[in-house]
Amino acid sequence: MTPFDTETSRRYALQHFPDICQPRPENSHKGTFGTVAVIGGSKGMTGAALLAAEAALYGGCGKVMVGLEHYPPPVHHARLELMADDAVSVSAGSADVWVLGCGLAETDRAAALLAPVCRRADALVLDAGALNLLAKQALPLPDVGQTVRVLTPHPGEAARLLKSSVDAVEQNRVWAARELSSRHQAWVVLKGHESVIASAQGFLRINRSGNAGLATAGSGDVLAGLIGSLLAQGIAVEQAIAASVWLHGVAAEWLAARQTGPIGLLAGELPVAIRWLRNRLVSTAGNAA
Ligand SMILES: NC(=O)C1=CN([C@@H]2O[C@H](COP(=O)(O)OP(=O)(O)OC[C@H]3O[C@@H](n4cnc5c(N)ncnc54)[C@H](OP(=O)(O)O)[C@@H]3O)[C@@H](O)[C@H]2O)[C@@H](O)CC1
Ligand SMILES: Nc1ncnc2c1ncn2[C@@H]1O[C@H](COP(=O)(O)OP(=O)(O)O)[C@@H](O)[C@H]1O
Repeated sequence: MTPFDTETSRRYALQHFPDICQPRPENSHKGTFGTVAVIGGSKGMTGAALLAAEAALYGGCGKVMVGLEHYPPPVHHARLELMADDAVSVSAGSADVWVLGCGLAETDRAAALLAPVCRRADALVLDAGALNLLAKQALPLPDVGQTVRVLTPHPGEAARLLKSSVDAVEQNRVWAARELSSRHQAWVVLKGHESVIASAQGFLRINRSGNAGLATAGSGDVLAGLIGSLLAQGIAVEQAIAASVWLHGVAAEWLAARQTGPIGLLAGELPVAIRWLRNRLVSTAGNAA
């Protein structure tokens, strides 16, 4: 397990993700940092969409809307700052980045809900149920026109998309990520230990941060929301995606260093750690190397 070290993290972030280390302009307002809309949360899985939305908020975007297929959720366990409504209403609105699929059952109704959003969105992050609909060819993606399209499959979802097996994906993770990015003309984060990030234009990075504390329900939802958040803030696409994966992993290391993991780490604890890390990076970015 990689131990958390503030100085190593600071140097790494400054080298690879300078945009996330920039202080905010004093005259900024919530519109400066973009709006994320999350659509997901079918019956029994509302927590997934709420986790993604909460991660987007703690990740620093200006406004977060969350549309739940099962609305209202059985227990109101989310942040009051979130603008929560039913999925149909939220999907009719507008947002800078759409995070689709967290906790969404792959039904015809869900496909009908997401298809118009996919057609008109400038920036999309597809996770979980949205990826499974894509695998079933129930979710058409436009050939061109989208500024950013990110797919965040775990090995099971990647296997469905590739019509392959989890073993085959795990045996050649770089190939799987590249193949998916080329087929769908998308950025791909193939999740799991040492997530692989690939783009259709040839970008490739293997992320080394994180620990087995992340092997817990909902941590992937947090990642999807965080990617949406950094994209909405206007951070360069390559940095927004790779930095999200890295920060997500470093947050798990930071929590483990405080004996809040890896055992029993909760996905819902990651957003606060991510917020601390990002503010720490910003406040120490100018320090002499
Ligand atoms: N609080 C909530 O509301 C939560 C709701 N959630 C929502 O639940 C929905 C279903 O999502 P899901 O991922 O649980 O099921 P599914 O897509 O069938 O994947 C299982 C298959 O993938 C494989 N596999 C996965 N990871 C792997 C790895 N690293 N390495 C290797 N294999 C791996 C796995 O392999 P196995 O474990 O069998 O070895 C199995 O074959 C989804 O909408 C999600 O958002 C969750 O986010 C939790 C919190
Ligand atoms: N052993 C591990 N080491 C590092 N990262 C891990 C490990 N296990 C899981 N993760 C990360 O945790 C997240 C799990 O996502 P996912 O499988 O989609 O879970 P969920 O659907 O419950 O949200 C991914 O970002 C993955 O890379």
